[in-house]
Amino acid sequence: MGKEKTHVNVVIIGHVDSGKSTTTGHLVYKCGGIDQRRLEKFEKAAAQADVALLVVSAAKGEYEAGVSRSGQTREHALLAYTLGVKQIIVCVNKMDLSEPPYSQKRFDEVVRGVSGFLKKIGYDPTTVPFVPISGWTGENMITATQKMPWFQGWKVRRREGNSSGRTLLEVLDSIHPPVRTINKPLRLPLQDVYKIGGVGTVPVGKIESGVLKPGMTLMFSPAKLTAEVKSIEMHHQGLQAALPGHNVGFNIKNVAVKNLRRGDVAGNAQQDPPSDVSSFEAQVIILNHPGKVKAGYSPVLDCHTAHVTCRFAELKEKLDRRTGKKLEDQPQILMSGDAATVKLVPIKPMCVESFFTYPPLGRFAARDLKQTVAVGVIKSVDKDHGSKPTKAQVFK
Ligand SMILES: Nc1nc2c(ncn2[C@@H]2O[C@H](COP(=O)(O)OP(=O)(O)OP(=O)(O)O)[C@@H](O)[C@H]2O)c(=O)[nH]1
Repeated sequence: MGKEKTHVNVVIIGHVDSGKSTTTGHLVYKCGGIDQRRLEKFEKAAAQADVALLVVSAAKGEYEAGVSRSGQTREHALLAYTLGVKQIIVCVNKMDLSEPPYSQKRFDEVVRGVSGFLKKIGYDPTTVPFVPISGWTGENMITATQKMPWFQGWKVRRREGNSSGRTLLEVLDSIHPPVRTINKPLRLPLQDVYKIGGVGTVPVGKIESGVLKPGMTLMFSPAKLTAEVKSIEMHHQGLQAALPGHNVGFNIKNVAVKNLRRGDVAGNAQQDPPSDVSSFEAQVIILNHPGKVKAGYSPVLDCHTAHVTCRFAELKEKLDRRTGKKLEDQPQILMSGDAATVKLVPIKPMCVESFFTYPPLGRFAARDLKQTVAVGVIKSVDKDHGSKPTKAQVFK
């Protein structure tokens, strides 16, 4: 991550007050080069991260509260796993507040406990690095501390290669960027759209697959607009080609800012262009719903950068959460802990894809009552071919 041009998107998760902001702030401050946008908190980025950084407090009482049934540590880790974030790093924070300070015994206790529940969720704890740190004093963040001589680094073996490190920065640096799909058609969910004086309309976002080049004709969905790319920028430098993982801004011809918005997806108009969907089928896990979920239930779905209310139009099958085997046809209700195949209908135009074809556009979190009530993976989509795309109108 510290090295230029390696793009790994990190999401910070953990119980309230575990030290997420402090740790992130310290890294950004010390390294200067880390892009704050890529170190976002869970709420904003889950669906797009390559690696989750789980912050667990080692302070007396705080670790116990964080991993208790009502704590957020397990829930966040489960959410990250279900949403496809397969690499996880655990920082055992606030080691300065352990009793006694910088206690190896306390670190070992936290490692044992957290490994246990990560295993239950589905992670292989032998591939998860644990680093004892203090986000507050900076121990083991950037440079190895003298205060914990018992910690000589954490080595893990992964299929993609080994990684090791004594400090959090070293461990982050050794993370392997996911194999991104350059050869696939372009998919670029828009994060924002700006109007820049003297330049024009500039959408920004992260390329999830394919290549973006100046001169290319883009299709935007669900806006159903086509437009030509004039220029591309990343970190204030012009690019002749932008690749998966790149966060870019690009200037397009003849489209007014008001015609595009966050949640729209850009693709190559000539190669499997994106399209909005009239409905889609997904496997969901109900996480946190206090009551019963019935057909008609309509939470907001966060899928890539889109936030759209979607109706559970049909509860098709209830599934065994572990094996995926069918338990019941057309269940009447679903409750927390249940897994099911459901048909979802967005209440306004939305572009999503099956997880199989474009994974980052095929997983979502459903929110209601200010919390994540379900997570899901899209199995198939009904594309809306009803209306033809229009060429962008000229707005001055
Ligand atoms: N002593 C000590 N205090 C810490 C450390 N890390 C964080 N803190 C303190 O713990 C409190 C919470 O830290 P934050 O970084 O705000 O925690 P957070 O996880 O971002 O909190 P939320 O955004 O509320 O979830 C603050 O008062 C920090 O100063 C640490 O390593 N040692």
